Amino acid sequence: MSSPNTTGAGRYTTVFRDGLFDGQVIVVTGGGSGIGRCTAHELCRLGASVALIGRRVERLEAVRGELAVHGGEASVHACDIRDEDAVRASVAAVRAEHGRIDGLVNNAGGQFPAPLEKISANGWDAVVRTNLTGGFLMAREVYSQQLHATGGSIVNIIADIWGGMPTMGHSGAARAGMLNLTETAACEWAAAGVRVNAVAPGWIASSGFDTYDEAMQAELRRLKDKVPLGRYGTEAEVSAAIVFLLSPAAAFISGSCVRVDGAVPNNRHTWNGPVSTRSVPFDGFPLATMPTALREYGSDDS
Ligand SMILES: CCCCC/C=C/C(=O)SCCNC(=O)CCNC(=O)[C@H](O)C(C)(C)COP(=O)(O)OP(=O)(O)OC[C@H]1O[C@@H](n2cnc3c(N)ncnc32)[C@H](O)[C@@H]1OP(=O)(O)O
Ligand SMILES: NC(=O)C1=CN([C@@H]2O[C@H](COP(=O)(O)OP(=O)(O)OC[C@H]3O[C@@H](n4cnc5c(N)ncnc54)[C@H](OP(=O)(O)O)[C@@H]3O)[C@@H](O)[C@H]2O)C=CC1
Repeated sequence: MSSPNTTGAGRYTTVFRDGLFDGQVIVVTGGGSGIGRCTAHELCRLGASVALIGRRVERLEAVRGELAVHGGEASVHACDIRDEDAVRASVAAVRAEHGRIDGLVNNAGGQFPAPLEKISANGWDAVVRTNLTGGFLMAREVYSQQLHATGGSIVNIIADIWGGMPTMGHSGAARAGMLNLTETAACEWAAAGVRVNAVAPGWIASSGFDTYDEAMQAELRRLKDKVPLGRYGTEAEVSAAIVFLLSPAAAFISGSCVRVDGAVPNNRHTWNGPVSTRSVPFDGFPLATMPTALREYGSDDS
């Protein structure tokens, strides 16, 4: 990394050196908003062409327009990453349009807040397919159609899954699965010169926050004060971690996860979720039963 690179009025400000991704083609899922959009801007600023994938084509087109203002080249591919045929076709379209793929940012994702007992099987599937199956399909297709032959790098965006995630159990489970998938793919695909890593954002002030209702927004305001670094993260701070992992600076890093969370998992008592933390009435301390239990196992009364 060099000193902050701010040349060019209105262009993306990056700490990485000019031309770091010259000639490369990087696929960014969820590239029409938030962290994905920011990452697309930074990669284009560094010389890459990007392929933007998401469901809503108008958002992807808007980002393509922004990038073009500063000479960035992007293609747009409307695709629900849960749809296997659509993923296969989109990856093929990227190769047809750009001629190659060098990297994948598996960023598309999301969920709805709900306690476990209120999640239907269909709701569970919708979230798990969005945050685990879709990421798998994208990685498999990018690997099978391109990276197995040329090498490259994959970065999977997960979340702060180090602990329970009340009201986001479906997403937490899916993203924990994505971390393990990252570790497995890093082993299986290393021989092909493919590195696979994860980035785990904590609470990042992005367009993703806009999808939550007022109760959740209130909870987010409360949580901010409990982040050891004292604030939300920014989209750019997540993008920088993604770019680092894609870059040659991370040539010996695979199967790892970079947390971008202001140290929240080190302060885990902060997360209670927007649920009651009131103690359930309780009329005895379990130690009182221990001697009986120990006798049952034959350890103290022989
Ligand atoms: C580890 C936790 C991470 C913590 C921090 C994370 C922050 C962020 O992720 S910020 C980014 C947030 N952005 C989003 O979440 C936007 C993307 N979300 C979505 O697109 C959707 O919420 C979806 C993918 C989860 C569902 O999309 P879709 O397949 O279109 O869903 P359907 O409307 O078809 O419904 C399917 C199924 O799910 C049930 N459902 C949907 N919303 C809710 C809800 N609010 N509460 C309860 N259930 C819900 C819906 O009812 C359907 O089930 P059935 O009714 O049984 O058919
Ligand atoms: N912001 C935060 O605090 C955190 C975010 N994350 C994760 O980081 C990633 C980016 O989030 P952020 O930028 O904040 O939120 P956004 O909601 O802005 O971004 C999510 C993107 O994913 C796309 N997407 C969602 N579902 C699908 C799908 N089935 N197929 C294709 N594209 C899809 C959306 O586009 P479209 O709807 O048009 O398809 C959207 O562009 C997400 O995975 C998010 O869950 C994780 C932890 C914290």
